[in-house]
Amino acid sequence: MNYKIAVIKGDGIGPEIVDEATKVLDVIGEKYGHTFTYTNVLMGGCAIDATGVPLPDETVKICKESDSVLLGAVGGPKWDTLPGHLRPEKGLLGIRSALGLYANLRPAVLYAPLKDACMLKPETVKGGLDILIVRELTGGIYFGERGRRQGKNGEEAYDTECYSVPEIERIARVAFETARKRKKKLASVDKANVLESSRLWREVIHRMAKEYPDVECRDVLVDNAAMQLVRDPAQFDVIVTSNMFGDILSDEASMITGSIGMLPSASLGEGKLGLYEPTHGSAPDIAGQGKANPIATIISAGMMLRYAFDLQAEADAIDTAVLAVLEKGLRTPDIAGVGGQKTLTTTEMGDAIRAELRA
Ligand SMILES: NC(=O)c1ccc[n+]([C@@H]2O[C@H](COP(=O)([O-])OP(=O)(O)OC[C@H]3O[C@@H](n4cnc5c(N)ncnc54)[C@H](O)[C@@H]3O)[C@@H](O)[C@H]2O)c1
Ligand SMILES: CC(C)[C@H](C(=O)O)[C@@H](O)C(=O)O
Ligand SMILES: [Mg+2]
Repeated sequence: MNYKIAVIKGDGIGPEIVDEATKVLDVIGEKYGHTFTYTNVLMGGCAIDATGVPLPDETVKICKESDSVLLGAVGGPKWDTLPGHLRPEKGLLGIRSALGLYANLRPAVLYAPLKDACMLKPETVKGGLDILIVRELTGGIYFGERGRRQGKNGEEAYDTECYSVPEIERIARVAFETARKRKKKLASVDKANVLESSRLWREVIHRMAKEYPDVECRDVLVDNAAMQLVRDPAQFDVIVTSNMFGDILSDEASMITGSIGMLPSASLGEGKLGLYEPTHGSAPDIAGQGKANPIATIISAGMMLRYAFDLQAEADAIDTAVLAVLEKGLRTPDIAGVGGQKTLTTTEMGDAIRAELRA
């Protein structure tokens, strides 16, 4: 079968890590008899440089005509002083919104061989860790009313957090359904002691919990959740939360896995079309040096096979190959831990994973 994939390499380390992921997909294609056809499209800083805007219409059109979208990362210091509506990040928010991708699944899994790279004490993670953050992705403060105005103390700026009942219901449904297929444990993270939008969030979650009596659902305030994630992360299975809280908690959760370079994500909507991207950014500090860990992007491509194309054996093969490489002690610098062991470059790590797949 032929699958059409729109590829957004983006900025910084984006092109380096995406190339490793598409080469992994090609090996899967050879091995299992599929063809993956890639169409490179522009978004982010590279799109601004080439076209003047962070998300050209052509990019949205090609993404919509594709079976799936693979993204590296966008942004960098070169574009940091542009006005908000022209920043690379605006392109990312725009594509998520244009494709209706309201559910962002961010799994934080601690691979057993990486226990040493995890920042937590060994006894805290001795049973392993497998958390799924379900982040609302097209609402909240990221998309609320914003602006600047003259206040009584001169210039002021504001951003607004706003959630409607249907927006909360649809992300809650994804979370409850996902929890049902896992350990049936859901933590809904909010700030209902302060924010009205969180109080509505909580009301909707409680109402929907009645439809899922088999799922144990509890509320956790976001400040406590941030603390509990490092104190005792194993208490969590599925976490559902708003756009901004999910952004912050997923970066925090990544350190449990050893590095942000290990955390994949899938952004999904009502249809089959989704966007698959690592959780991390364009890492300008290491761009072009062969130091980036491509694993988050490679596992994101695996999530694409699983969710978009229903290719379960092929997705399992990627997960198994990544685990095998880690078991052999192969490491990019971010997961090397202390001790000065020899590390692999971005391409060498991709090569090692592809060699496992071919073995
Ligand atoms: N999805 C995205 O496109 C996305 C996500 C987050 C940040 N950003 C953008 O990326 C730019 C840089 O942001 P930042 O520095 O705050 O976050 P970042 O995630 O890019 O980097 C944070 C730190 O993690 C390291 N890191 C990130 N990915 C890595 C990888 N694969 N392998 C090894 N190390 C890795 C970086 O070297 C850096 O030290 C900003 O412009 C930001 O807006 C984009
Ligand atoms: C770059 C930025 C817009 C983005 C977000 O906040 O959603 C990133 O941090 C992420 O986690 O995907
Ligand atoms: Mg983020």
